[in-house]
Amino acid sequence: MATIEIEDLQVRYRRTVAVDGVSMRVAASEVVGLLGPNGAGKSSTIEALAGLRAPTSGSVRVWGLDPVTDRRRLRPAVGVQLQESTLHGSLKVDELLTLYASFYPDPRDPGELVEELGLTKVRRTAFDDLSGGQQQRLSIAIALVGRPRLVVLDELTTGLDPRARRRVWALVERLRADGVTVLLVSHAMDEVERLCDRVVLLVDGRVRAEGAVADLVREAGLPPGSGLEDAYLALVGRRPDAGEEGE
Ligand SMILES: Nc1ncnc2c1ncn2[C@@H]1O[C@H](COP(=O)(O)OP(=O)(O)OP(=O)(O)O)[C@@H](O)[C@H]1O
Repeated sequence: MATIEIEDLQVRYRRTVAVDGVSMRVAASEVVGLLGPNGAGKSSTIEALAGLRAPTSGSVRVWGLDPVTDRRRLRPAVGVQLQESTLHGSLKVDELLTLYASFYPDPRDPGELVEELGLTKVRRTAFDDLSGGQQQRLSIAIALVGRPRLVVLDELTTGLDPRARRRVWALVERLRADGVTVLLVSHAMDEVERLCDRVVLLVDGRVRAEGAVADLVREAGLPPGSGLEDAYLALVGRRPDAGEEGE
């Protein structure tokens, strides 16, 4: 059974169809990148996957379970890092991680995660007093503290400094080595090329292309050996040297 199975998913807001018939599968232990321009429907897709948003139509299954109705059963095995975190602002880094660790039967040592994410200096700082990048790293630590078998990461390293990015990449590489399934939303093509086995590219709420980087390069009509960024730009309909509206 696939870890994630999404069939003809539609997510509609009042005026917008954010996800318009997306189907995709992620097998156990795969690391898959979900890419696409701003507004393509990536966050809406992973919110449905995390059980935070009911699909307008279509179905989402994680290990065969419905993320909305089976959320309590899935929760111990799924770690989610979302773009906007709703963490309790007055709690300190240590306190928050210890609190989240207490929700799981076999959590990771919070102190170890603090170290791995380079948060040692701010471990006694309240969430609200952290920098954006530190908050981001803490939200990754929280997604991992329960030893999830599936990890969903939204804009993993956006806003992180180069050293922090490397630390987070090392963490994802360790997850891969441990056979954890990872779905990763990212705008950083170097990161996706480095970490992901496969890519799903969304444009306007639909799957525009999917496969390994070489598959996307071929589909984009580029010479073999071209990079993901060139393939991405060709597939989303922009030429690398073309300006974008408003730029
Ligand atoms: N809560 C909401 N209410 C209404 N419209 C929404 C809401 N969330 C997202 N949208 C709209 O749905 C579309 C898809 O948004 P979504 O956040 O899923 O895209 P995304 O691919 O994650 O974008 P980004 O790369 O900018 O994070 C956009 O047009 C957005 O304006």
